[in-house]
Amino acid sequence: MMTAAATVPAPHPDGHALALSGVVRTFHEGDRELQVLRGVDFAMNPGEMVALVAPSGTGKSTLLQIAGLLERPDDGEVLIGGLDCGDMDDAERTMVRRDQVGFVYQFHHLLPEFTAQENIMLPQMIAGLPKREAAARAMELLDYMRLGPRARHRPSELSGGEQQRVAIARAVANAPRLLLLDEPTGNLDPETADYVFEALYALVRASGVAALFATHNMELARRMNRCVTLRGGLLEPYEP
Ligand SMILES: Nc1ncnc2c1ncn2[C@@H]1O[C@H](COP(=O)(O)OP(=O)(O)OP(=O)(O)O)[C@@H](O)[C@H]1O
Repeated sequence: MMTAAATVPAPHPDGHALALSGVVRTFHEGDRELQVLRGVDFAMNPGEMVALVAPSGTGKSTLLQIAGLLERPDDGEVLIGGLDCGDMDDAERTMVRRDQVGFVYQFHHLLPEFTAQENIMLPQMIAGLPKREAAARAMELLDYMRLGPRARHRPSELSGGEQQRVAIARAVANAPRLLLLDEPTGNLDPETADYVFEALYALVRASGVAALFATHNMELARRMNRCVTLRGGLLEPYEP
């Protein structure tokens, strides 16, 4: 069996994993204007895990969507691994997102008809990796997440914590620079949340991926490298 360190992506030591500068996002509803982000500046180093803690409705999901290239800001810059994504067309943004960004949500969104291993293989095969290599990497990640014996189980045959660990393994399968997590433990009991967090944290440390983790769980926020909050449309340091 491989060692844990051999099973995760190589670190990306060069520059910021994510850099946002002057990011603005305004929503319009009728003649009402809601300026959710008013010029967000933020940078993350490889291997950093940052808690994003802010009240509901302050713009956490909007920020994660923009950082993950799912939405465009109205103004400002988004750089991933030093690549300026602002002038890219949609096809280029999709490629950067596929190769450089992993997402984990509160509900895992695993494909129900596929096994745990197949769910982790899929993004790799979409990125062009041969099936055999994708299968091997999926098994390595499952072993790393202590889920080797569950490889052939479908999501419905896994516990909530196991499903989230598969979702994390899937999100890092293509060795992204940036991992965006939107309340990934929000649906789990405290003990399971803790266990999933520990597995994730070990993976972040070993792989050098930068992880931005939106959560309401102060206990977990305190264990991350640093914590930020959204106030008045700006990102600020926060002491949890
Ligand atoms: N597409 C949209 N059109 C109009 N308003 C939107 C849109 N998306 C988000 N908003 C509004 O922007 C604000 C921020 O939403 P967002 O989902 O980013 O908040 P959040 O901090 O992630 O909240 P939660 O913790 O509840 O998920 C909210 O007031 C929301 O209603």
